[in-house]
Amino acid sequence: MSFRIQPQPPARPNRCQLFGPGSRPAIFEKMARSDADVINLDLEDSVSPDDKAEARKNIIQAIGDIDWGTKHLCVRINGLDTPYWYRDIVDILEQAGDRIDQFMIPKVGNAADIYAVDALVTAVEAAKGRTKPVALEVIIETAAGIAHVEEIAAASPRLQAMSLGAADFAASMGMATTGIGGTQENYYMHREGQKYWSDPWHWAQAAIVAACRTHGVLPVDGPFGDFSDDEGFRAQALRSATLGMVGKWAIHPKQVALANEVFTPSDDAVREAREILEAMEEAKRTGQGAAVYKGRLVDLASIRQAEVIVRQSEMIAG
Ligand SMILES: CC(C)(COP(=O)(O)OP(=O)(O)OC[C@H]1O[C@@H](n2cnc3c(N)ncnc32)[C@H](O)[C@@H]1OP(=O)(O)O)[C@@H](O)C(=O)NCCC(=O)NCCSC(=O)C[C@H](O)C(=O)O
Ligand SMILES: [Mg+2]
Repeated sequence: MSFRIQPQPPARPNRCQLFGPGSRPAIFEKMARSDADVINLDLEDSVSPDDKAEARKNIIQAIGDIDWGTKHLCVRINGLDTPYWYRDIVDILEQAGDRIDQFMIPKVGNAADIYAVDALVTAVEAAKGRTKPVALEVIIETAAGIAHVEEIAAASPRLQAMSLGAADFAASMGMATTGIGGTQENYYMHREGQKYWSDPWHWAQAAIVAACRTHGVLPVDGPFGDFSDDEGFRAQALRSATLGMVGKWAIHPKQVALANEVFTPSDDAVREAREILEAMEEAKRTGQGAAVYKGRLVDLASIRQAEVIVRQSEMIAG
């Protein structure tokens, strides 16, 4: 093990990120009243080019006017390959109040992309005398993004979270699908007349989790497009949580409760984690480094595993 201690990510709940187009201000109040931990007001792909300027104005007004409670309030800016992104940042930081917490940068390809946004944000904050630094989150949704995922995770102390954007990721990778997350019909193993579906998003998610955990960033699963498929959403979210992700996007309000349920450790899981910690305390008292809990081995690594669950549950409880 490296002598460097693995950094902890920001200690705030990030179980669900609810998205809404900046060009649809009628839903902003509903987003604020939802149970999502994070709100993503979108200026990017859910807003058509003709509506970009109006959407920016809507968001600037809503940041100040709406009571967002304790939600982590984020604006997704346009990509760095567009003529919109710098104005998204400049206008919001010059004209909106301090309530904004974070900018989300889509389609990041390397650490220099974060550096560019960080430099602009830093300059405007200094010029306007803003005292609350705005955090950043990124979406890994291109081949370049996943190829450079670790340098991206390390790119800025402002970086708090990183998501997998399954739709753009599939497009950039040339994947033969129009599905956004979830099971893909043609991604299966075949044996003795049976199909066994596999998970084409798994390797990218695992790479994101490893990069995030190395650098103290929150790993998040992105959108699940078919919002009529609750079981599909739940299965995808459970796989992500099992891999180490802390939350998932909702592209429709009905997905918020599903995400919150999956990414909140259950009472049973927390009880078991506490029992493991107690079993190891007892083992320590008798000079043992390992013990048996419910017929299985627990040792010092089990303490670290159990602490993940207890810490997550305590952080969510506030
Ligand atoms: C998907 C939607 C367009 C659906 O909207 P709508 O047709 O209005 O849905 P419903 O009629 O079922 O709505 C029921 C009620 O909920 C309210 N509503 C709808 N959407 C939201 C929302 N996002 N937040 C809060 N409340 C919402 C409706 O007003 C109805 O209310 P009521 O009448 O009072 O009952 C729409 O949900 C939507 O626009 N979703 C977000 C789309 C979005 O932001 N997309 C961008 C993120 S995904 C992405 O970019 C891909 C990613 O980058 C990648 O590459 O993978
Ligand atoms: Mg995208």
